[in-house]
Amino acid sequence: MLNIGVIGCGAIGRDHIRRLHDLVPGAEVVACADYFQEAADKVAAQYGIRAYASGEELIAAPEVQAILITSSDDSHAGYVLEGLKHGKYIFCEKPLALNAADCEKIIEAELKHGKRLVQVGFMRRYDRGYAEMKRIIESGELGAPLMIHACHRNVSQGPGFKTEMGITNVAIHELDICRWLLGDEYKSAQVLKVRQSSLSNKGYDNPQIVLLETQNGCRIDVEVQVADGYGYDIQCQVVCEKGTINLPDPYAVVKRANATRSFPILTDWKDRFIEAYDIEMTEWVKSVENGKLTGPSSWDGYVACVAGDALNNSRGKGVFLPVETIEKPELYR
Ligand SMILES: NC(=O)C1=CN([C@@H]2O[C@H](COP(=O)(O)OP(=O)(O)OC[C@H]3O[C@@H](n4cnc5c(N)ncnc54)[C@H](O)[C@@H]3O)[C@@H](O)[C@H]2O)C=CC1
Ligand SMILES: O=C1[C@H](O)[C@H](O)[C@@H](O)[C@H](O)[C@H]1O
Repeated sequence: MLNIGVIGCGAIGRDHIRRLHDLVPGAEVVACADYFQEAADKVAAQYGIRAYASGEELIAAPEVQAILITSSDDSHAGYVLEGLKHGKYIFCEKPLALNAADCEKIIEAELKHGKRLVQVGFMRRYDRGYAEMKRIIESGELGAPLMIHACHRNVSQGPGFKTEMGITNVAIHELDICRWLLGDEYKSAQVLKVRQSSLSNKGYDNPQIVLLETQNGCRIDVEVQVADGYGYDIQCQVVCEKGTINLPDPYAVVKRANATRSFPILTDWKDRFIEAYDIEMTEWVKSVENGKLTGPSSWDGYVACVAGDALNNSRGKGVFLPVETIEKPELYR
């Protein structure tokens, strides 16, 4: 049984605790912590587990064998580094850090252990639709991939949302999944501002368009809508030499009534990718128990942040900026 401590008892923290408690074989949530003690106390009472006064105390606790970080983006790097200090397995929700420099510190600390301890929460790799898209691309039946057209639309954002989070928090999913689908690396990146939507709360750019070029010459465009007002709508089309592949919409019943055909569009990421989260957590626990992580690594978290830094640095410049990484350590090859 893998004893897990969870830092961050908010939306995804509670959802992961539920799936680890109810669904994932071999997992036991034994502890939680949250910046707001009452949030931790409430989860602790619900599951009969211990609430720690801080993430650091939870990480140091002898009964905690693995850490699940579901706190706010700006706290991830610190907790990952703390977990590495204790030599514990760590699942860190995306993003690994807010910038590439902090990711490099994590890579340096992980390399000292001589084995992978960190997995990053890029859960779209576990979505059956994306997985089938990757299988078709790798089969070669449609020839080489040439372009990706994607969009990532959210209904709304909470308070404190900033323009750069459109990249570091939202589009970071596409920054990971596109290089995974293509088996390619990024060469350059540019973010464009478009006509602003009246639906956005003032104070951040929305929508934005992410443009990427890969080392093999593929071109990627991602529409990032953080307040589309209509639904949580994730689209992805890969254009290949002999055809195209589209991410399927999630299962939905088609209603025919009043001379209209209609089906619902989900509004919450928890529902849209519920199966992917279940598979992701199940595979993570299994890989920890096997002593060999198989999911997205610190390197994947780092590359997404390098591309994210280039995108955020390109804003308002009207040029593509290079996406340049350090040499990939053997541990991640
Ligand atoms: N993989 C995915 O699809 C998703 C990933 N996420 C990521 O998960 C993380 C949490 O997101 P949500 O649950 O939506 O946020 P949330 O705001 O609902 O929950 C965050 C919780 O962490 C706590 N917290 C914040 N800073 C902390 C700190 N320094 N130490 C301990 N606790 C702290 C807050 O009090 C709150 O209870 C974010 O990093 C987000 O990017 C969120 C949604 C989906
Ligand atoms: O990771 C997530 C969710 O998966 C959504 O796709 C994002 O838009 C959200 O803001 C982020 O926290």
